[in-house]
Amino acid sequence: MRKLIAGNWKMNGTAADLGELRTLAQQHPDPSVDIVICGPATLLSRMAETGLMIGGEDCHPAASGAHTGDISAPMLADAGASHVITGHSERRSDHGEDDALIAAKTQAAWAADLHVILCIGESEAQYRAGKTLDVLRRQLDHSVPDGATAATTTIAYEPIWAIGTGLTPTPQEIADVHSALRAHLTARFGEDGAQMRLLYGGSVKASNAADIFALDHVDGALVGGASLKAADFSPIITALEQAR
Ligand SMILES: O=C[C@H](O)COP(=O)(O)O
Repeated sequence: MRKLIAGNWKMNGTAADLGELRTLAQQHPDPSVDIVICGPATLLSRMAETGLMIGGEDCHPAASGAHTGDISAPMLADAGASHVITGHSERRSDHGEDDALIAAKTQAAWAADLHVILCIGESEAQYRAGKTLDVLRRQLDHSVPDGATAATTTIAYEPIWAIGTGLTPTPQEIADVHSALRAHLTARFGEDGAQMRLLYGGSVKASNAADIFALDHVDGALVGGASLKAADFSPIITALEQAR
């Protein structure tokens, strides 16, 4: 699998920001890694016009129906998306999403031929209590549906306490977690688990990207704040392209 770098614009971006994507597309016309920008539903079809791969930030588990304000996976695909994030910690906390719902959303995304970037991560309290791996294994077991393959699914490890804070785990901690995730996925999914891409997310920026991308079982990143401006995101993409 090619490495993957995904930006997550979260609840940011209007038409005035599309120039950042046009710049990014010009800066990386023939990337050696997969570049995906996950953006607000209001912008997706216009984001897709840049030629970059585009993703939704969430989807409903149903394909259509009476769910005011929600967006389905087929709608994302119709807008030009090839990817979607499920299970982001902000969805889990802001909207009370549990692992069963995330698994249902993931299956809905697969049914619409979207590649899923499924997020897991521990809270600061769980980290401090030494529960990180217990939490992550439980999230993997209950939010990743049976039948996940490397072609349909990417896992993003995002420690909640590292998101938007400027804090990150140490490189050794990231390496240990990713190694444990790889072992757990391989035990369940065999070769697909061994090949499934594992992204790190949480305060990734140009100054720490190369160190993170040098770690075993880190196949890319999910980037929030630093994905909003081409000047910030481009060097992170380049760091992934240059990683061994
Ligand atoms: O989805 C992205 C993550 O929540 C990371 O956000 P951040 O790079 O702003 O810390």
